[in-house]
Amino acid sequence: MSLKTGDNSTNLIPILFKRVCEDCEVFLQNRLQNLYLNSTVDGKLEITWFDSDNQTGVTERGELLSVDEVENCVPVEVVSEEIDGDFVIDEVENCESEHLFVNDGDDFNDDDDDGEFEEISLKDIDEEAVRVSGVVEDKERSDNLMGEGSLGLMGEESEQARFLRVGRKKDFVHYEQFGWKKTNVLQGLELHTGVFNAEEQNKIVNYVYDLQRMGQAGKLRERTYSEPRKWMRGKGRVTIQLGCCYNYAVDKDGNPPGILREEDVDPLPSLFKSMIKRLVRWHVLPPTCIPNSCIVNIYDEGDCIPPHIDHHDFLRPFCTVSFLTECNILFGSSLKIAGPGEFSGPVKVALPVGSVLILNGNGADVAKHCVPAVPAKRISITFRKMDESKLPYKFQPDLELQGIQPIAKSLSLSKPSATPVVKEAASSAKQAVNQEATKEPVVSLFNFEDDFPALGSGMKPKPKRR
Ligand SMILES: O=C(O)CCC(=O)C(=O)O
Ligand SMILES: [Fe+2]
Repeated sequence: MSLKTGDNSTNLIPILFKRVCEDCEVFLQNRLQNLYLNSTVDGKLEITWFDSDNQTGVTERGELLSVDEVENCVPVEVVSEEIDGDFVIDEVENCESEHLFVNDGDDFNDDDDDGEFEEISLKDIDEEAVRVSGVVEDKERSDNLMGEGSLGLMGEESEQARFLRVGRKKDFVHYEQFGWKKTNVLQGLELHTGVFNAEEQNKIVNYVYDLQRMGQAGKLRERTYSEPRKWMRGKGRVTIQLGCCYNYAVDKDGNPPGILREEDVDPLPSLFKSMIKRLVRWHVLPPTCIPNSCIVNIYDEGDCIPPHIDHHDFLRPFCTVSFLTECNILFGSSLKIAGPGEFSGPVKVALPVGSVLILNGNGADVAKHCVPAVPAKRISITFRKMDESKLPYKFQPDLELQGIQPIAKSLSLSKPSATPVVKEAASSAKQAVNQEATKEPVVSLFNFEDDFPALGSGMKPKPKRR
C-alpha cells in the first residue's frame, strides 16, 4: 500500500485515468472507490483500505496504518464478542468488521440423455444428515443421490419449464459519487427468483435443521457449527460452515481473518451440491465459478448480519439463497447503525424465499451489504468458491462439482412464452426491490425485464442516470 492520496487525492484522478483502457479504468476505479469508502464517522478514525497480505490499513486520508494501528483503530467502530473462538460481530458501524478484519444438481433434477429431466437428488433427510455428520465418504450413497433416487420433486414439469419460469433482475442501479465520478455501486448484482420451489425449500430447510441438531449434539466437526450466545436483540446468528472454516476476525489464537486453511470442517453435503448444480445449470451462477464452500446462516427473529463486504479469499460471483421468511438486504457504500440489529442504507432489496441473490462486481466489492433484524426466523445459504491459493490444506476437490454445464437455452426461450407465470415471476422480482429503504436520497432507478423478453417486445429501456 504505497499510494498515499492525502487531502489532494482528487487531483490524482485525471492523471490516473489518462490513456487508460476501459478495463483498466474499471479496475482503477474500484481501487479508488475502496480508498474513498468509509471515511471518518463522527470524527472517529476509520480505515478505508485493508491490505490482507500485509495486514495493514489505510485511512481515508491515505495514511498507512501498521498492523497494531489497525488493531487499535477498528475496535472503535466494531463491537464484537468472542464466542467459542469465533468472533461474532454485533452492531458494526460501516461494516468494518468483515470488510476490514476479514478483508474482510440441480440435481434436484438431472438431465438424462433424452433431454427429459428427471428429479434426482434429495434423499431421505435423516439419512443424509447422518452421512454429513462424518460418514461423508459414502460414495455409493452420494452417487445414488445424484443419480437415481429421484423424489420426483420436479413432478410433471420439465427442468426446461422450471428454468423458464425463473425471474431475473440484473439491472440494479444506484449511483454514488466517488471523487469526481459517479458509479453504479450495484453493478453486478442479480436477483433470480423462483429457483427453488416450496417443496424443495422445505427439504432444504429440514435438512438445515437436521444439521443444526447434529451441531448442537456435537456430531459435526468442531468448527462447522457455531451458535452464539444471545444477550440482546440483533446479537448473533447460528452459522454452519461447510467446505472451509472462515474466520471473521483475528481469533484468540491470533489467526487472521479469512479462510483458516488448517482447520477442518464438514464437506458440502450432496443436497447442497445438488443446489449448486441447479444454480449452474439454470444460468444463475457461471460454470467458471462453481462454489466449493458455503455458510448457512440461521437467523432467529431479530437476528441480523452487520454491514460487510465478503472476504476476497472467496471469488466473485458468489450467491445467497433465501428460505423461510422474506427479508430485506441493504446495499450502499455506507451503511449506518439505526438501532440494535437495525441498519440504514440507500438501497433495499427484498429477498423472496426460494430466490438467489448473486453478488458480483461493484455489488460485491464497492457496496457493502447487511441484513437488518429479520421479522421472523430465516435461513440463508451463501455459496462461495474459494480462491485456489486459499484452499484448506486438507481440501479435496469434489468430482461431482466439476464440469457442470448450463442447460441449453432452447429456442422456446425466444418465443412469446412469457406466459402469465413468467410475468408473475417478473413482477415479483420487480416488487422485490425497494430503493426507498431509508429517507436518504436515492439516485438510482432500475428497470425490470426478463432475460428472455418475448419477441417484438422492443428495446431495453435505458436506466435513467443523473
Ligand atoms: O443472509 C443473507 O442473505 C446474507 C448473508 C451474507 O451476507 C453472508 O453470508 O455473507
Ligand atoms: Fe455477505
